[in-house]
Amino acid sequence: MALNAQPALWPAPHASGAVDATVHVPGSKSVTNRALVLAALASEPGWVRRPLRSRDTLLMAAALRAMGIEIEEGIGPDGSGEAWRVLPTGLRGPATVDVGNAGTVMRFLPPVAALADGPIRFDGDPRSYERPLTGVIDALRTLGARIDDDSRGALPLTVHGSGALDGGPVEIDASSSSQFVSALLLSAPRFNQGVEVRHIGATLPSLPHIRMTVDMLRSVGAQVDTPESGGEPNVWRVTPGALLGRDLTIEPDLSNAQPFLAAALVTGGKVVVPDWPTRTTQPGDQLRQIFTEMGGTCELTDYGLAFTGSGAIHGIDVDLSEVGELTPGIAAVAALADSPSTLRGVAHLRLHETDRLAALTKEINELGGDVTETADGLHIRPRPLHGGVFHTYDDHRMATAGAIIGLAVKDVRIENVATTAKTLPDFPELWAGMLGN
Ligand SMILES: O=C(O)C1=C[C@@H](OP(=O)(O)O)[C@@H](O)[C@H](O)C1
Ligand SMILES: C=C(OP(=O)(O)O)C(=O)O
Repeated sequence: MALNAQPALWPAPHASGAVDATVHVPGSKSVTNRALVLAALASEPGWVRRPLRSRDTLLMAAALRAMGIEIEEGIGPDGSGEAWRVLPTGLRGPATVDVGNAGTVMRFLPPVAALADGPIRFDGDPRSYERPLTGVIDALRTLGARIDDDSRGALPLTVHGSGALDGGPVEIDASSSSQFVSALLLSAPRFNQGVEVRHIGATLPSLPHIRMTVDMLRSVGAQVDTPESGGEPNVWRVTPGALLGRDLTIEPDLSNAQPFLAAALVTGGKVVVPDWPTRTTQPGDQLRQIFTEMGGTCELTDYGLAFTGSGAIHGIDVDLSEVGELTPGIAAVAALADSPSTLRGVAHLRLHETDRLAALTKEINELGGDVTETADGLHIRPRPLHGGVFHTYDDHRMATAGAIIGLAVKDVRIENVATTAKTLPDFPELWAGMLGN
């Protein structure tokens, strides 16, 4: 087998005892892809240090390169690890962008393409055709862009960039994805009039990810008014202006830390994640509270996060609307708990990499579980589970959820564990290392 190749059915390691490990978790997908977009839109070169190198981030880098941006991959001048130097130039077409199944690429880049000179064609995996994009497409048209999308409001599509975009006020319904809001805000400093985005939908998921966008925009010199900074509810304003080239170090991906923390919880062991930030907008930081409620304890120091399981796993009743991407891992732990769980506020997960609510229900139940879908989440009643094949539906977080269950249940085999390459290519090796294998 080639280096890093994994068998079609990966035998999820069963834990023979309590884990005790330090796991260096690679960089955040969400922060890396925002950093790349902002560096590409800046008026001077910048550095992205310790970037995540995974399918989603390499697709983002390739797309920006296709539009004329230079990204030099190498080691930082101080020898502190991998660092990418981003040299912004005039954005131009014609170009083709492969979005894969990356929400950040398919949503964040059409506004960038509207600023390019020439047509930019967007295409991706079959699932990308089904993921919602209308919020971005309709908004860009309102703001002055020309887009051909065969009237489907989805991929594939072509943005006919004219080198500039008017910008201004726009209403969108971002109830199916916070990434619509983030997408418009990220490019807005380069719109002639900036932007005023007004969300008019009933709900808005993943608010920490919007805060991450605002925080990172401000860190490169953008002026952003938000509901939290005294503005109107559900309204974000970005003033036009040049963006600075910065030297940014990417935090570890706290959502990808989830399976490792879960391992401590499930086995009654201890996992240390170095460099866990003491202040962050990453939604994964909420794991400290959620997994504590489910039976663990954590200690956050300057070195990182130490998370310890007690041996007991408790069910939880929780609204996950802010942290939807944590749902598969929480569902996996909940299936092994000593009491039922209700996970709420995550109807939009039906439109993620796969329909995550259906996939989790089916796969956990096929191992003997008792999970039912609700209108906006899952009811999970723990049952004794048995081995079997855990299908992943090309969803990285399904694969890591299956691995969590496999720690406690013998003979779980994960179909296509290689799909973890979307955000965590070394998952099988990191998992084996954590278990001392
Ligand atoms: O902006 C981002 O980086 C993300 C926002 C969220 O998307 P949704 O709001 O579509 O859930 C999250 O689930 C996704 O993994 C990453
Ligand atoms: C929903 C996710 O990804 P995407 O950025 O493709 O939306 C995720 O990583 O859980």
